[in-house]
Amino acid sequence: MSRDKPFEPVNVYEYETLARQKLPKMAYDYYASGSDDQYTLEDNILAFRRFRFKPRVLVDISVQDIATNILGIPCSFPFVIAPAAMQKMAHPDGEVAVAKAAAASKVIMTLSSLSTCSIEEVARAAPEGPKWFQLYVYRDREVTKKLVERAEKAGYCAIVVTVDTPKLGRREADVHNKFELPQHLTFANFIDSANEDRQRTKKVDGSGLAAYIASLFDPSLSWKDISWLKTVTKLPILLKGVLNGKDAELATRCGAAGIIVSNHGARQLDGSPATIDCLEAVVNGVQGKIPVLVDSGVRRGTDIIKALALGAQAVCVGRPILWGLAVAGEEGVRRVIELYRNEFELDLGLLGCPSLADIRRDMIVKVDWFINSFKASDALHGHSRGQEAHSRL
Ligand SMILES: Cc1cc2nc3c(=O)[nH]c(=O)nc-3n(C[C@H](O)[C@H](O)[C@H](O)COP(=O)(O)O)c2cc1C
Ligand SMILES: CC(C)CC(=O)C(=O)O
Repeated sequence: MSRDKPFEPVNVYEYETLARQKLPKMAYDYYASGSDDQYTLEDNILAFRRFRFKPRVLVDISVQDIATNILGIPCSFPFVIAPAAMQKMAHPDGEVAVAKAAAASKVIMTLSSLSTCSIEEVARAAPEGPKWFQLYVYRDREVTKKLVERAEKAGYCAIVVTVDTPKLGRREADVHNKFELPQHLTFANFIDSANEDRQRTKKVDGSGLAAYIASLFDPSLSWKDISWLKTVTKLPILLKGVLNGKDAELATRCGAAGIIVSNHGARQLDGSPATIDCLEAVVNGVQGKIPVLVDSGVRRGTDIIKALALGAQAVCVGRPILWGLAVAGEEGVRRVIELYRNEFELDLGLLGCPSLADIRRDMIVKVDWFINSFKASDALHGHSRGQEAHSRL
């Protein structure tokens, strides 16, 4: 490799490869892992590849419009940054860098309850950027209520309640590594908390995060709590982690403003379906009443198109943002978003769609056979084609 010209990744798998080289093992493993045997982790990638396109030709695509509007927020394309905890493990600027990159790219950033920069710090760093706040419901409802009130006051535009984590899925690497938040970091939203236990994980024999969640998150969370949340805030409430058409109906009835179809990046129930495979059932369940977004395994512009063809209004992306952050901070996150944007625009043009409104269900087809020459498991573990190319340089 030429010494004066750093390797420039051309896809998000290559960002993962570089991030893995930079990050301490405990941090990389935490970010990358799925739960148990990681079947769903692999399927999240493979399921997108089972959908193929039926492009139209001789369509004038010389002018393309990929901008959209999500719950009243203008966005440069249908892309949202998913909440991910503890981003200072990837880069010292953590969530502040991600928020600045999101604002510069005109996409929504979702801040995790378990961020390492506080709600207010992130809001101050990127006041003009649209932000959502992801809520984990603590057993102590006063703590929960205070988080929501702080987010509303700081200008976040929506609350994203995660509904698939009554307990933490078992990520075996975290158990082996005895995962804990590095000593110099804290869960920044709880820095003034009366209970110091909320501020960090404890050293335990196993995953410190699983222990934290078991003691503090509320496993009794149910539909009535969503009604309670609606009394606490005027902000729209999205439910993140819905996979089932019946739950989509219930969400609509209980006043949710939107749904994020998610299997939590395959970190909760292993054996959950890939989200692209249950998206249509959820879209049918809401009967057009509220927007549906989808995450888990979105790695290419083509994946975004497939999600939109199946009825999603936008996609959310988790790990690739962390890889960009680890590789080059705010700039790295901007470059990752730009990769998605450029791929999306190019692929949309190649499909024969000048705008989002031209994407139709009959432009994709699902194949039930699938010869996978490029193993997703390799990509997931940082052995992508990109890495091969990189190691040859
Ligand atoms: C390291 C990491 C931390 C996460 N932290 C949160 C979190 O705090 N709250 C939450 O609702 N989801 C969390 N998620 C799930 C993501 O929001 C999202 O659903 C998932 O990452 C999407 O899949 P992808 O990584 O394949 O894009 C986390 C995911 C990862 C990988
Ligand atoms: C603190 C955790 C619950 C964050 C999370 O959602 C995850 O690690 O998947």
